[in-house]
Amino acid sequence: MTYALIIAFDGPAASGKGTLASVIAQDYDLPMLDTGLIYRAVGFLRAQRGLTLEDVEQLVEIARTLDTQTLDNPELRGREAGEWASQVAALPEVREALKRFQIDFAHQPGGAVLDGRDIGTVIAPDAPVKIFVTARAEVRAHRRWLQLVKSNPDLAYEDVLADIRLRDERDSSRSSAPLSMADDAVLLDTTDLGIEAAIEHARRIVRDRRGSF
Ligand SMILES: Nc1ncnc2c1ncn2[C@@H]1O[C@H](COP(=O)(O)OP(=O)(O)O)[C@@H](O)[C@H]1O
Ligand SMILES: Nc1ccn([C@@H]2O[C@H](COP(=O)(O)OP(=O)(O)O)[C@@H](O)[C@H]2O)c(=O)n1
Repeated sequence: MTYALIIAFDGPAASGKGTLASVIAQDYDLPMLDTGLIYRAVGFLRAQRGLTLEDVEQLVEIARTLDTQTLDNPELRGREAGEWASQVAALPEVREALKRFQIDFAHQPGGAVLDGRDIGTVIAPDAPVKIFVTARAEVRAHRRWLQLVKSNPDLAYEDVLADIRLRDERDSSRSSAPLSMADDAVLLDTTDLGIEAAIEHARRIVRDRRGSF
């Protein structure tokens, strides 16, 4: 049987998981899926269509028929889309409708790299490499503020910190697939690590974990 290298990155907002996942995907020439974008797309369409979180049937339909070709829409990376994503992501029916696509992506022949909140716990509990990326909320908020302020010069750091705290709380306390570290994941705290140092740590973790299978 061919050995499939599935690498799971999970962690809270702006911890650096997407940055690390894309470097590792390049290193190993693996396809990568940013699963946050899928939830962002569903949240974005909910807002655009004027639906509420009670319109579960329509939200499930949006999730079921999501066109993944639309995930490169830059609006999905905005501040509101992150909040809308976290709201729809708390609905078990929406999560269920998005599950099969993510499981199939993770388990394609040859392997894949995915980043999100529940990759190591729900989507690919069998992944041989799991990294839980985190950092102090203030540090994450500063990183996210630096990103967002480019297109929104009036944005206050305090507002981004409040967003991040709200999202951390909602993502960690929801009943369905809450943000949590898998028992067999390796913790990578990037609070005091620059991007290059974080990449070096992630590369070492992948090498070590891969070697033990
Ligand atoms: N270790 C780090 N030190 C400083 N900035 C970082 C670090 N890791 C990522 N960043 C920056 O922080 C922002 C959020 O990173 P990203 O990888 O998108 O986080 P996530 O996918 O966890 O939301 C990006 O602008 C990225 O360049
Ligand atoms: N696998 C995933 C990925 C994202 N999400 C939700 O989607 C939101 C946006 O995810 P994201 O990864 O794009 O967010 P950032 O970490 O980039 O800020 C999160 O706050 C979660 O509520 C999830 O529930 N499960």
